[in-house]
Amino acid sequence: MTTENLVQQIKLKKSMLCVGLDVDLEKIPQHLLKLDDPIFEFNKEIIKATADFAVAYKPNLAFYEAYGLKGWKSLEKTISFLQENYPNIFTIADAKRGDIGNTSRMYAKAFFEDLGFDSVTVAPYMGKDSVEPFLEFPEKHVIMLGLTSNQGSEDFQLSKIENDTYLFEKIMQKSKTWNNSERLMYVVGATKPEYLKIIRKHLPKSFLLVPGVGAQGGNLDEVCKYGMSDNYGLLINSSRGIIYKSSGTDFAEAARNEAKAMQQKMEKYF
Ligand SMILES: O=C(O)c1cc(=O)[nH]c(=O)n1[C@@H]1O[C@H](COP(=O)(O)O)[C@@H](O)[C@H]1O
Repeated sequence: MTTENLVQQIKLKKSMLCVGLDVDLEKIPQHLLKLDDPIFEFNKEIIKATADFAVAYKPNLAFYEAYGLKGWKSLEKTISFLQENYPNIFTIADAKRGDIGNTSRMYAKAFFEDLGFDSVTVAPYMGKDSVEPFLEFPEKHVIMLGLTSNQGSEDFQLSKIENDTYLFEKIMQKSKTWNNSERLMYVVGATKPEYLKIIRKHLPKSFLLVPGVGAQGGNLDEVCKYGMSDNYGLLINSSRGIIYKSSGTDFAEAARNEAKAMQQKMEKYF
């Protein structure tokens, strides 16, 4: 999907909501466990219930890989379901990959060619030649870890380096010089809205994937206030806060209500 298409969808739905499909068999309603593929059935119901209010879905690969081949099959079925029924929705493989060039290219083929995701999350630690192979695929996007939502982001990302800048700033600045960097997006945790102003100085137009509202306590209003750009520029993710709103038979309806409530909060900023 092109960035223009994504912006169009955001405008149309007045939403920057990304629903995280982090499916844990211990947390989903127990009646689903009797079915053939509980993960896919859960995702299907969640997607159908929330798609009016969401512009993106983000399955985190860990939650599928943990179940081996079966989990991978559920992921394949989920992405196919999205592509067939909601072709205008942006899809994110939250896989946090990145390796030497020829290995990165194979990761990119897996997520972009085989599974057909629109984007993949990538760790920037190995630098330019580990990220550029992902950017060789037309209309596909790389979402690079910038300033993450977890406490450990203080260990490296928030270390001060030359000229009193943070390491995460250097990564953002440097990455803008890479080939096809117009298709780079960045992860910025909702738990650190105070850094959004600095980030927008470096990246006035880039899309930011912002996880950390909901279960991690990030503030949606602050994210919108400091993070939005001229072309909206945000995908705000909530996983547990939406998909596990209820563990009963009303789980899909509860997820829909929560997605709607989040969209209504965002709508104020359009
Ligand atoms: O790349 C991510 O999506 C990510 C980066 C980050 O800094 N923090 C973060 O929470 N995430 C992911 O975003 C999702 C957040 O889930 P909830 O806390 O349940 O909303 C999980 O899939 C995390 O792995």
